[in-house]
Amino acid sequence: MTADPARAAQGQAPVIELADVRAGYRDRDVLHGAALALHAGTVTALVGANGSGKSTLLAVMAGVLAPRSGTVTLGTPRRPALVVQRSAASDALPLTAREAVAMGRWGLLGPWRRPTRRDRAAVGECMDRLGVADLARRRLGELSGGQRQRVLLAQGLAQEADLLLLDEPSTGLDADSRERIAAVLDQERGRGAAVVHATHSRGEADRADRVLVMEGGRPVAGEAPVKEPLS
Ligand SMILES: Nc1ncnc2c1ncn2[C@@H]1O[C@H](COP(=O)(O)OP(=O)(O)OP(=O)(O)O)[C@@H](O)[C@H]1O
Repeated sequence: MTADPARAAQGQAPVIELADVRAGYRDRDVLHGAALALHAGTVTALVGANGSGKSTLLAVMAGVLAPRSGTVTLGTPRRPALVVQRSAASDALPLTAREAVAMGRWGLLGPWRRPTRRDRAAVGECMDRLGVADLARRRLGELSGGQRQRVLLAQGLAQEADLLLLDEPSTGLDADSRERIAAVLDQERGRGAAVVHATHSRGEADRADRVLVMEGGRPVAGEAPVKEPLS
């Protein structure tokens, strides 16, 4: 079990806990007895080789891939927000960037399902935070890969989830965008979210509170992060 001992000692219930999870695709398991506990106000970097199961673990945490055995316990009534790596499906959606971000609010809309002023303000704010406000009226399919990725991240932020799951959010982005995303992760931690991001970057892993490495189908505690600014 890779629980955070400091938080556990404070008696804080985890935002999510996995115990002995087995999951995979068709006749093949990818996760073999995966266990973890994540707490509010923390950033966890998930690292590991290509194909080691990072995206699969995120999918199980998000509830989009059912475990074959074991348990996933959410400590919050809010659905987790999952931002996947850029997909062909999202590229083909006939939406503007603003409409795509506004979709992030759907789970929070009241009984009339109509966005309020607060919903509209939140959408604008999330677009500002990812530096995509000027793309609001552009069609998603017309955007560059990096622009689209930031729009989908803004959609994830708009959900105001207690658990934010990001699959390689910075991959393929320029230095300014990567720095912007690092700042967003810090802000999300600051508002009390549990954030997990899969990454292949040592610098990004070093900025996290905790590093989990996928090994043998399980997340195991990684090297203690070095608290230094990115060079
Ligand atoms: N939809 C799917 N159907 C069948 N097999 C899949 C599917 N998605 C992933 N896999 C397989 O599951 C294994 C784990 O893949 P996963 O995408 O979780 O790895 P990852 O650590 O996220 O890799 P990367 O660093 O390349 O993104 C791989 O062997 C992959 O081929």
